[in-house]
Amino acid sequence: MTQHLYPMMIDLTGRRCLVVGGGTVAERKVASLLAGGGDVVVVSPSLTSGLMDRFRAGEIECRLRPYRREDGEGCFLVIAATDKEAVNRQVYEDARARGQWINVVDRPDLCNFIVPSAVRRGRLTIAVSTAGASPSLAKEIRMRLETEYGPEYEVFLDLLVEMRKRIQSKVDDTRLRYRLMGELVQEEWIRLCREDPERARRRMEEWVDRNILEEMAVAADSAAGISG
Ligand SMILES: C[C@@]1(CC(=O)O)c2cc3[nH]c(cc4nc(cc5[nH]c(cc(n2)[C@H]1CCC(=O)O)[C@@](C)(CC(=O)O)[C@@H]5CCC(=O)O)C(CC(=O)O)=C4CCC(=O)O)c(CCC(=O)O)c3CC(=O)O
Ligand SMILES: NC(=O)C1=CN([C@@H]2O[C@H](COP(=O)(O)OP(=O)(O)OC[C@H]3O[C@@H](n4cnc5c(N)ncnc54)[C@H](O)[C@@H]3O)[C@@H](O)[C@H]2O)C=CC1
Repeated sequence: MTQHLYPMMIDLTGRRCLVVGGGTVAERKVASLLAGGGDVVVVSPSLTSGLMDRFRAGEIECRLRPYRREDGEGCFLVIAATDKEAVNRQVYEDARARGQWINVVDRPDLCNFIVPSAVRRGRLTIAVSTAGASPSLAKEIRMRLETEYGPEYEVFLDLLVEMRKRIQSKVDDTRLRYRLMGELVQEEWIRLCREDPERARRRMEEWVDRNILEEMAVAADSAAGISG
């Protein structure tokens, strides 16, 4: 695995994603594909109970048999997650021939993408990769980040989206818009989101409106100064 990997955030909505194998590793990959919005198809003669639950709940499509070449047709990406080297190799060859994104879970050298360890808090994703050097370290760092970045970040980001719309609709001046958006990113607000989300929304709205008014007053004063 090379060290110069390019981090991308991909929207898998409406994209067919094939996972070959139904073991614990496949189950983990399925979870992250679903979180990314993918339409997941699993091909495997056996499934973990977690995958079986997802199948019964209609979250994934399953073919309860060994892999066949045609399983990959029309897929955006393919993950080979069986415990059989020859099967994984065949899945790789087929995906390469179709020009698909391919991840072979026991062969980093056969992957054209790898899956990072990720903390997800609503719109916030913090992804960690060691370029395959130590998935255990990636996981360890992910768990440390999870304690530091709690559920309040989802609340905070949702509020920032609202405030950003509010500022964009009320302020024409780009510099003022950038300043307000930047100043909203404060530890104080994040703490308030953790303690009292509704209060955080009210106080943020007040803060934004007050700052816009103050800025307009300053602008009016200086305009009067120039003309007078
Ligand atoms: C290259 C990569 C390809 C890919 O799978 O995309 C890959 C490859 C391999 N992993 C192996 C082993 C383990 N993998 C994990 C866990 C995770 N592995 C994940 C990703 C990746 N694993 C990609 C690189 C990511 C990076 O950039 O670092 C994570 C982050 C994401 C996910 O899987 O969704 C997820 C943590 C999720 C989380 O909890 O946060 C654990 C720990 C555990 O299971 O608890 C172990 C055992 C301990 C150890 O080895 O560290 C072996 C094994 C073989 C062997 O020796 O037999 C190979 C093959 C090889 O290296 O040859
Ligand atoms: N990349 C990663 O994150 C990690 C990779 N690994 C490697 O991943 C591989 C899989 O590990 P586990 O999920 O723990 O194995 P597992 O033994 O739990 O699952 C293997 C699955 O492959 C299926 N399978 C076997 N032949 C098949 C075929 N012809 N077509 C379709 N499915 C078939 C089995 O039915 C089973 O569901 C192992 O080679 C392991 O070394 C292990 C840990 C982490």
